[in-house]
Order: sequence, then structure tokens, then C-alpha cells
Amino acid sequence: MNEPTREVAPEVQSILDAAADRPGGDERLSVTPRSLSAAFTAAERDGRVPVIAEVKPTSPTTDGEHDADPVAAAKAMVDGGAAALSVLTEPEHFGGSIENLRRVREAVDVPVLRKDFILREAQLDTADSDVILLIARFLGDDLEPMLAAARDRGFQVLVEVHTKDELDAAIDAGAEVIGVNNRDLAKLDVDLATFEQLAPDAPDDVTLIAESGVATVDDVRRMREAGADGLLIGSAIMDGDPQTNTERLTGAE
Ligand SMILES: O=C(O)c1ccccc1NCC(=O)[C@H](O)[C@H](O)COP(=O)(O)O
Repeated sequence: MNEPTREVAPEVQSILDAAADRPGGDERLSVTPRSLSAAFTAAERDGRVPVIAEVKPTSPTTDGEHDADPVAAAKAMVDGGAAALSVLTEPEHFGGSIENLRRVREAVDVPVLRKDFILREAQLDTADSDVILLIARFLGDDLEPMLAAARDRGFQVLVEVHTKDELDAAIDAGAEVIGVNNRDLAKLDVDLATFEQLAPDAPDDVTLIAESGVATVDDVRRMREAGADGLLIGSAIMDGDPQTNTERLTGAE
């Protein structure tokens, strides 16, 4: 496993250690994905902010655990206007599972992102999804070959970055969808200025997603004004009623 290029919080190191031990799939997958760009275009046409709503049972920064059925939460998010969904499959620290991903993807017709800490190629073969997350910080020089390997299987790929260097690496690797994570995985704190600082350096032809820390209508507007084509929102939707929360945030413009 590529060691992170900088210190990370103990919780994140624990996540990485668990990810490194997780097995890969037995057979190479081939997926036919639901188009993320088409879902974003449809949302814009309907006057909705393109939001990827995240089914996130818990996390290192979540107080307690959401016990709602993931499929019920997912349907509520879609009913609330989510353009796409993100489903955590990381079990030890986020309460996620591949079964949750399978059930949610079967239950909805919007694109579903697999949110996990994928560290090697064989791990691409453990679950079907429409979009898969690759985190630049943890893949280092493996990012470009992993991006190619994911695309070869048919996945659309969301490459996650947090710094200018990671953004440059994602662009150099050929990423077409880039998520700027406002959460610093070294300290776990969140700063929306992260997206504002990096967005101007992203090419116009890249789909740019603001991830983490978006909680209010004003936050949504702030990220959209800074150039976000879409937003990935978890806690602010999971805390309370997912449909009402999603309606509020997708209707922010
Ligand atoms: O959310 C966490 O506590 C967390 C801790 C350590 C590594 C990653 C973490 N989150 C993964 C994510 O990127 C978020 O789940 C996602 O961007 C949504 O963030 P939010 O809307 O702030 O819940």
C-alpha cells in the first residue's frame, strides 16, 4: 500500500490499515453504469442543485450511528431530489457494506457511487457500482493505473483530492470527475475554503464536486458560486429526515 504522503489522523490510519487487509474480488467485473453527467444535467434542467447524497451510517466524526435502513434512506434522498447517491461500503469505521450498496443500487434508478478506501486493483472487483471513488492521497503513483483499471471495467471514476498537488496529480492521471474534499484527513477538520482555493485550478472540462462540510443552503450557494458542478453531502442529509434535508439542499438556488 502506498503510504500517505503526509501524516493522517489516527482514525484515518486505522481505516487505511483495515482497507489494506480487505480482500479483492475473484473475477474481473464489467459494469454498465448509469451516467453521472446525465443525472447532473437532468437535475440542472429541473432546477435542482446536483447533489450526491450519501448513505453514511456512521463515521469517525459522527456522534452515534444512524439505524435507518439504508434502502429507506436512499429512497428518501432520491424522493428529495438527489441526482445521485453515495453508499459507504467501508464496514469497520463507517458501518457500510457491499450488501448495502447492492440493495440500494437495486432499489433506485439514479447513479450510485461506491464510497470506500480502494487501495489495489483487485478491490475494484468486489462490488458493482456506477461510480467508484479513488482517493489521490492514498494511491500516489498508483492513481493513474488504478484510474485506467477502473475505467477498463466500465466504472465512472470520482478522484478525490484535498491539495493542489493532489489536484494536479488527478488532472495528469486523466480524471474527468474530481471531488475536492473539504475535510482534511490529517486533522479531520472541515474548511469550505479548501474547495474555493482549489476550484480555479481545475480545467473547465472537468466535473468538479465539492465534498464534505456542506450543511446549509448558504453552504450550497457558496460552493456553487465557487464553481461546484455538484456537491457530495452526507451528515447534513443523514441527520434527521433525509428527504426533507435533501429537498432543502437541492433547492438551494
Ligand atoms: O466523515 C468522516 O468522519 C470521515 C472521517 C475520516 C475519513 C473520511 C471521512 N468521511 C468521508 C467523506 O468524505 C464524507 O463521508 C463525505 O464527503 C460526506 O461528508 P459530510 O457531508 O461532511 O458528512
